[in-house]
Amino acid sequence: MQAIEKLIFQAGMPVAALMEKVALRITARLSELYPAQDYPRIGVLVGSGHNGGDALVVARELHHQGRQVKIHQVLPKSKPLTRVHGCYAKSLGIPFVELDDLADCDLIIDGIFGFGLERDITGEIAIAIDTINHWSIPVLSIDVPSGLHTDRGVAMGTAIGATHTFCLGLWKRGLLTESAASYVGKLELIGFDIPAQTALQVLGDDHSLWRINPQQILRSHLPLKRPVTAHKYEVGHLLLVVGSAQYAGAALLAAMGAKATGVGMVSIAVPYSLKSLLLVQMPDALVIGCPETASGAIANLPDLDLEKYQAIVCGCGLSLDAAPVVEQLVHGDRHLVLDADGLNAVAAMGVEHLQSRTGATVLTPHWGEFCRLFPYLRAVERLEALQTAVSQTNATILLKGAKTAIAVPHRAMPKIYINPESTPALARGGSGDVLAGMIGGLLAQGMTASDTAIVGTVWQAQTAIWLAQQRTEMGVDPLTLAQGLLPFLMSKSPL
Ligand SMILES: NC(=O)C1=CN([C@@H]2O[C@H](COP(=O)(O)OP(=O)(O)OC[C@H]3O[C@@H](n4cnc5c(N)ncnc54)[C@H](O)[C@@H]3O)[C@@H](O)[C@H]2O)[C@H](O)CC1
Ligand SMILES: [K+]
Repeated sequence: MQAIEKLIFQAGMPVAALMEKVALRITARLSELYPAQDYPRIGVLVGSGHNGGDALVVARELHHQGRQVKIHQVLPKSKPLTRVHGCYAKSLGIPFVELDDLADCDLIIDGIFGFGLERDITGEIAIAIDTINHWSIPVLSIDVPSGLHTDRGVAMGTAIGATHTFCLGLWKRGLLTESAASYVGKLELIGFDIPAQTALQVLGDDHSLWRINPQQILRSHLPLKRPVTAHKYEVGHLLLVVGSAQYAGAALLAAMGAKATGVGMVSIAVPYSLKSLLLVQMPDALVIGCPETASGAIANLPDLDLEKYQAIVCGCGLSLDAAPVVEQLVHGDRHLVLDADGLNAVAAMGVEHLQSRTGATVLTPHWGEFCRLFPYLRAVERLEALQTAVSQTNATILLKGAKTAIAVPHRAMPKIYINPESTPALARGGSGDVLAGMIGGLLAQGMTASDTAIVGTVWQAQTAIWLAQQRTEMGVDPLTLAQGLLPFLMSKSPL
């Protein structure tokens, strides 16, 4: 952003004009979210840089709207532009007060630091931030919650816990990380017409971090269209290699996730003792009873012609005793989704075996499974670790979490897509089995590996959010989730 701003200023845009433009847009959006009649008293925290400058312009504009505005200057010295905005605010009679005088405000605007934060916050400022975090007043942070590292999304000493963060211009990587989730609150982008060629000049088209637009993804990918002449084998044939005596339900949940995608045929390879259970629950699936180990895991696949399957999902409920089966599939050429114990088996084999796969590979780990696969990346910042892992395996990796990140192979630098919206309702055993089945079903119907990971993630998250609204976050068990996937789509698409 600093490089982009420099080019904009060099091209003739006055710094003060850009600050004015940005701050007026912040004020307009703020007024929609926090209308004057409900939020008449505004407290504005002002730092010494241009983040503070933005905040002072917003303070002036809210004052002209007739709101009661009070300003707390957090740092004595200021950059010239920030200083003159401060003088003008004073000339308008806007009071400059101590921090505690903001405790009766209806809304706090955080303009202490933006991307200019250089070191850990200590002393007075840290105390001020911790004090505000203990108030129960909504906080709107300008650009970045003050104290959050712009790229890594970690608190530098301490950081504002924002209700809303208005990110300016382009998304800052740090706002989209897992660690930032508890600081940023609701995220919005406030654009200010950065010329595309300027962004391209600085970022190049290998701009690697994208924030998914869930509605756009659902609208453009679902429901899947089928050719009118379709017959069952033309709409994909998916093989699930799943389940064990210990985890029978996972096989069923994965199959239900697959079924919701409309895939033409689902074959389910399970230990022989689970065959009748699956047949009863999934009469439309081809259930293959496999020889099983003493512990009730799949010992080996009967001689299946793997060529007839467009995609294979391996791992849900598999247990580690089925590792030889995972090895067989990894060394095969089919498109492969690896989840749960399928991932743990690859961790034992060594991830280098994935690099030479000819079929597409989609890994769906949570952070613990990711660290078992890539132990040497455990201490690396997640998004960076994710990009490294994709470069080394050439796999699409869906890293599940509060903010699921999907990294896909891309010539210069793997691209990362962040799912911005989810719900804690998904944090329960079985959600991952349903997701793996969904991704396999989409993959078997010809969707690209990266699209299946993005569409599967968004579809599952949006369905869970929709169900949580009806049944609370406690009511979104995996079975309900799997059964809710299609009704959710029906609720979205006009009949
Ligand atoms: N393109 C955009 O995103 C736009 C951004 N604008 C706003 O400008 C800020 C960036 O401004 P800058 O002055 O570079 O940085 P800050 O406002 O974050 O100020 C940092 C300020 O604070 C001092 N400082 C840094 N760390 C510490 C610390 N730990 N303790 C004390 N003081 C510290 C540092 O010396 C600076 O003086 C951006 O976020 C936007 O809000 C433009 O106005 C519009 C376009
Ligand atoms: K800020």
